[in-house]
Amino acid sequence: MWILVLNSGSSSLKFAVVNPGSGEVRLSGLAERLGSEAASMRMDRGGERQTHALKGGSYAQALDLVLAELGRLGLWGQLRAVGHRVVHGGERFSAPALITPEVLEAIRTCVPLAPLHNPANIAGIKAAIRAFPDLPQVAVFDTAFHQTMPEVAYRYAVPEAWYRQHGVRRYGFHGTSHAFVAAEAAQLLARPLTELKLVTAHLGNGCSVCAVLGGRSVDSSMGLTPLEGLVMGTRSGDVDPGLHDYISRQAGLSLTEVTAALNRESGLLALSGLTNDMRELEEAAARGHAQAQLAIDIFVNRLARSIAAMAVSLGGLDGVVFTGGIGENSASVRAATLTRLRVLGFAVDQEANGRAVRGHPGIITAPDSPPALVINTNEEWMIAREAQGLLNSD
Ligand SMILES: Nc1ncnc2c1ncn2[C@@H]1O[C@H](COP(=O)(O)OP(=O)(O)O)[C@@H](O)[C@H]1O
Ligand SMILES: CC(=O)OP(=O)(O)O
Ligand SMILES: [Mg+2]
Repeated sequence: MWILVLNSGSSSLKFAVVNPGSGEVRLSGLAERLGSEAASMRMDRGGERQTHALKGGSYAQALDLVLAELGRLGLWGQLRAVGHRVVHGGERFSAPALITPEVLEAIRTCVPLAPLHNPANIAGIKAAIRAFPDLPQVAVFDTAFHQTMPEVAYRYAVPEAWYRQHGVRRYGFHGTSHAFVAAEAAQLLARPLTELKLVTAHLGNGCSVCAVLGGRSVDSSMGLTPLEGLVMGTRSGDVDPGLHDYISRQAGLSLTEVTAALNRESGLLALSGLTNDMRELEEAAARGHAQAQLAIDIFVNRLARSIAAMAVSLGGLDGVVFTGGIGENSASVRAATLTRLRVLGFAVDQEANGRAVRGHPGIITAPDSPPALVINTNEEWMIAREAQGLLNSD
């Protein structure tokens, strides 16, 4: 049995045809840098890899290529369901949902809360319904895992009516990834997940940390929207809320323009004046580009502070997990972050840290340090499992 999983990130489309039981993958791939001239798509099937240029590639173009490839491989008839990553599900969804017109409408209602993501998720759902009208379509929400957060973590100190009438509260995102890597970390540590206090750091284009207590989310750095918290590729993360009014008056920008700039023109891109891509920033910093180095330093400082804050929410810390494109690949970001976390007793094992790149997970700290781990996230497998679980429960 196979499930097609569509995972639409802010600048990428990951897809996979996954066996939910074994995690085996028949076809997978990644369209990156969507919306730019450098857009490209990589497809993997059984060890064979192809790369296609997608000049100025749109999300829709990328999806068409995936559908064509599924047809070519004769996989259409073997699919049991399509599982969709949906970033914002509001307070309504604490579990996966079978997509009905009503569920789609609820996802649409959350667009203003995740303007970079939910529109892409909806585009994927609509295209998949057109392509596979007879298959169940399942939405798996980034926010669902965080619905266990206690009120002390999810409420803002703002007028109560904003929360009651408009849902202004903290939601948290990347839940599928945080849940997956926390469970994998427990296995690697050979300890029951139910007994562990873990901070998971999902560092991709969007970045968030999560406090996972006994396998349940109790705090997250992301809030009402995926803009709060850490410095990200093009997102500012935390700023003084007084900034909006100030800069809109000073620079003559509307609030919509300010929010768009905080989402799309800030973060690593703004600080470096160069790129939102950590790999390119590291290369530039190594060549002596001072702004690139500053961007990395600020990213790391904010990340370390946020991990320490999550340790407070947990009332202790049994381990830190790094995942996502940056967490899985950047030994130098991990080392710099753990060095800043010396105050919590962390000490990096430089050799183990250097080895844990490109698909080699492991423990990267010295024996007398609390463990820090690198775990490859697998949102696609998790989404396939969740979709199957929902269909089997009917
Ligand atoms: N070898 C590497 N070294 C440093 N950063 C890397 C490396 N490989 C990927 N990254 C970074 O990972 C980020 C993308 O993460 P990813 O999880 O793939 O993104 P998305 O959130 O779009 O799914 C980019 O900043 C990219 O530069
Ligand atoms: C929620 C979020 O930030 O997602 P991504 O990392 O895919 O942009
Ligand atoms: Mg991502």
